[in-house]
Amino acid sequence: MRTNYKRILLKLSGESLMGAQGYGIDTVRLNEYAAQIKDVAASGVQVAIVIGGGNIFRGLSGASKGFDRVKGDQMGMLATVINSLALSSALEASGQPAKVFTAINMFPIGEHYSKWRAIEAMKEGKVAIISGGTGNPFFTTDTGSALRGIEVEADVMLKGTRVDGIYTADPEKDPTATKFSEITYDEVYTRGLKVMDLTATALCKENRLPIIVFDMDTPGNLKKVLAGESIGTLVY
Ligand SMILES: Nc1ncnc2c1ncn2[C@@H]1O[C@H](COP(=O)(O)OP(=O)(O)OP(=O)(O)O)[C@@H](O)[C@H]1O
Ligand SMILES: O=c1ccn([C@@H]2O[C@H](COP(=O)(O)O)[C@@H](O)[C@H]2O)c(=O)[nH]1
Repeated sequence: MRTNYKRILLKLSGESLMGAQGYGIDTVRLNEYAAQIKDVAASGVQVAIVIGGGNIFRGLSGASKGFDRVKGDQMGMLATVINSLALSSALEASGQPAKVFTAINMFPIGEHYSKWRAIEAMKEGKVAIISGGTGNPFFTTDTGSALRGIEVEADVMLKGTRVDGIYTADPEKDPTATKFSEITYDEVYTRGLKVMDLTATALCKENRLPIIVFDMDTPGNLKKVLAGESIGTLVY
């Protein structure tokens, strides 16, 4: 595969991991993601991954049910660690080495995250799965992805999700919404588009990290994005 990207930060949706089950981790979806990731890693692209936790717990929805928000967010961050362990297990089982890093020290579940150790792992041919979001409450894994993508000096942040790009409105709610093939960071903000949180978009803008939003649930799409096919939406 020919690609202009040497190192990528792939953000995976926790919610997509539950597949058709409605909760938790669907092993069919998990193994399908692992196969796509192994395929691009085998072509020499260095891969760092951040996974969401929406298939297990979100602090905001916990708070709406009476949980303390900070404890709820900590539960959400732990959910991302669970998803990361599951993905590393699927990757290793497929023959692709992977290493889990945690934003908060919880050795031996993972290695305490450091930029240099994550880069070292990728240079050794391992997929670096960076879990626990930013390690702080009141953030999301989109912001965690932007942060880690900038830290590990990725060429691009790929938001692999269940929609095939950014639309004029949420395509899951508005069937008349139309898709952008590209859009500026500022336009995402001024149009109030909710595909990812504004802190993440602002961080990417300030640090000139391009974002591509694409449908990760269709097998082969990760490879297509890396090959330069415009199947998603580029934010620049
Ligand atoms: N303008 C928009 N264009 C595209 N998608 C949008 C838009 N507004 C809202 N969305 C929604 O954003 C969602 C992004 O999904 P995704 O599951 O990646 O979010 P997430 O909150 O990061 O997930 P998780 O927390 O589970 O990782 C899509 O499911 C889509 O319905
Ligand atoms: O930096 C972070 C990242 C995440 N959280 C909490 O985890 C859940 C799950 O993450 P998603 O991005 O929603 O998938 C999130 O709702 C927060 O509660 C966090 O506190 N800090």
